[in-house]
Amino acid sequence: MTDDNTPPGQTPAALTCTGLTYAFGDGAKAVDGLDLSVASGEVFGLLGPNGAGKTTAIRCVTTLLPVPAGMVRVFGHDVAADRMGVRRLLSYVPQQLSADSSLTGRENVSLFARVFDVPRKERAGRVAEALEAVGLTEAADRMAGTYSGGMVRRLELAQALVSSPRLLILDEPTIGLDPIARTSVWEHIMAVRAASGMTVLVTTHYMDEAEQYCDRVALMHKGRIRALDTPHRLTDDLRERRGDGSSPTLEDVFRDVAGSGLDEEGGEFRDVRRTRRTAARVG
Ligand SMILES: Nc1ncnc2c1ncn2[C@@H]1O[C@H](COP(=O)(O)OP(=O)(O)OP(=O)(O)O)[C@@H](O)[C@H]1O
Repeated sequence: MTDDNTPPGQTPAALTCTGLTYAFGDGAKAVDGLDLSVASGEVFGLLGPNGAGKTTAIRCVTTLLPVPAGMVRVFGHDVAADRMGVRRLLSYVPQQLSADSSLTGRENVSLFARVFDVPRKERAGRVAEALEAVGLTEAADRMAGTYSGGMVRRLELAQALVSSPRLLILDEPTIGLDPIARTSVWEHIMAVRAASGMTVLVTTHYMDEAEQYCDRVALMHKGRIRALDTPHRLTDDLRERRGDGSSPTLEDVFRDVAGSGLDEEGGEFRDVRRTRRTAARVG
């Protein structure tokens, strides 16, 4: 039972944010009136430089932060009013989360199966399925400490998949990985999505990945969405506006909507340091 106005028989949007606003203490608004809707089954990219507000917005969606202003719904469930209902519907792979290096891959995923209350009788099967889905069956009984950066990321993906989420939220899933490992992570995400119809919300700095894998993207800068559409329409629209025969990329679109301050204002040192830490962890 959802608490929105979805007509009977229709699937509600996987996610809607209306006027979502969040500030840390008395500081500037990290998220400033965010409006977006992600359709069920979509792969939606939230793009932006360090400090744009992507992680803060995601933490509000996942109930890790409160929603002080605005409204957030996951499949029609209000995150402020029905936190447990929302948590049952989604899985979240944060940037900082780490698999336990002293456990095997299978033990790491089993741990999540227990945390997510996967019924005991189904547990071994669901763990094996999740490991299979990310291509870690052969390595499942090795210590996670022996895994490469890409394998660790895929293990974290398996941990998130074991609860069969309807909405999978990934914060920078490929940061710090080499191009081959990045492709492998994305191919597994897309295969699971094709098989299950799950919705994926992903943040990334990598515009090329967003262009290739996301159905739609929102370009976020200083807490606000500056543009939202399919990557194709965003680049087409800029090409038409420029009218000079050039073929703009998504990065060009970003520079166009965010203005010239993007390089100087794209994040504080703390943000850069955090990104580097994450990159070092999986690198
Ligand atoms: N715990 C915190 N306390 C105070 N300010 C914070 C905190 N976390 C984030 N911020 C600030 O909120 C703003 C948005 O940060 P956020 O981490 O949401 O951005 P982001 O787009 O996810 O960046 P990144 O790509 O580095 O993860 C930034 O100015 C950041 O410095």
